[in-house]
Amino acid sequence: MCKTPLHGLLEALPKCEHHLHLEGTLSPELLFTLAERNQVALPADAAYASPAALRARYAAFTSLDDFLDFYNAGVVVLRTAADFEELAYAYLSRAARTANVRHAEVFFDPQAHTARGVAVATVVAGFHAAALRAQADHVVSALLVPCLLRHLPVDDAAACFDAMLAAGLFSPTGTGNPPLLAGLGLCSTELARPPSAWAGIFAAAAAQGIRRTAHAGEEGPAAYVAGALDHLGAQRIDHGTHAVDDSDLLARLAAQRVLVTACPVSNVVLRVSPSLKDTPLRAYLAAGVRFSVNSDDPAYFGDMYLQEVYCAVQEAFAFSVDDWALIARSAIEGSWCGDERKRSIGRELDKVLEDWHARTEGTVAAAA
Ligand code: HPA
Ligand SMILES: [Zn+2]
Repeated sequence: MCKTPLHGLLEALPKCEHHLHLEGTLSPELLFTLAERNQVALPADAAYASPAALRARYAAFTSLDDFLDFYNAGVVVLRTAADFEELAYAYLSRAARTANVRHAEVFFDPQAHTARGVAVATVVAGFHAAALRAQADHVVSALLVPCLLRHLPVDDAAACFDAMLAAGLFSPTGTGNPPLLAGLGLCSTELARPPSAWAGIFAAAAAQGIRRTAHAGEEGPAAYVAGALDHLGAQRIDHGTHAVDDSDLLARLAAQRVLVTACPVSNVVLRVSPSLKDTPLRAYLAAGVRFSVNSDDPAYFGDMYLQEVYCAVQEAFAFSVDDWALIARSAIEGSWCGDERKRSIGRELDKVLEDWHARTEGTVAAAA
């Protein structure tokens, strides 16, 4: 709970989260539980002495790659559809309950699983079961987006994409039974890996009508954000933090109505930005760049799930009600769910804003 005057509004806003890695919701406690259940040996490193020791190490990340070493070491405990279901349901129910998340588009790393003999269909099956339960229990919709991994060879990514395509796992709207993959993403280590290397795969995805997004400009320069637009046909940009260094690029993002899926807490934890105030959210608003606010890997970043991130952002920036209305509406419009679902969340947003204005005008009138 934050102490800002808009806390009630921030809680009530219907939210869409677009930048959340399923594997990034694996808590140290669940990691140890699954390691035991699945008979997976954890690294022989003092950091893995206990969940508390691991938590303490997570509080001291020095860079994206330092974090990714732990994140990639953690994924190996995930083996069965039930594991993925447990992870996805815990996230979706928590997001809906504590942050009023109404729609979530969840990333996962297929290559991190197939390399260990865990099929993409296993992840999809677990996620599907979780999404059905979360929809019934909490009225939250969910889609799944695979991210190709930049730390592995491009040929490996191409083979992974081809296999998902051949298995018929993609769907333009992410709908289907089980719900299919709603788009294609790109993540992992960034420096010295310009987006152009993955252009062929993303062109093949575009040719199939598959939506595209890419992590860009997190540690990499603004040119990598431009590269994601130029070479990958990215319709969204994940992070995009360094786009702020190029005003022409900001103007382009605004003109093309590209949604930036900002992760301000992640940027501070991974030392992309010195503090929340240094993240470019106000610069985006000034330049007309649309963005959503997201939690990225909350189990690794101090358990800052979406409500905590919204509150931290407000404590840093003191945005106005109109700013938040624009952020919430941009998040709805930039979502990849169907138009009917977007309209439904949009009506909820209208109602929340109407109620907020009625209540605050009443307060002002009573005080006058
Ligand atoms: O923030 C991130 N950046 C790049 N790769 C990732 N994989 C999980 N989280 C991230
Ligand atoms: Zn990310």
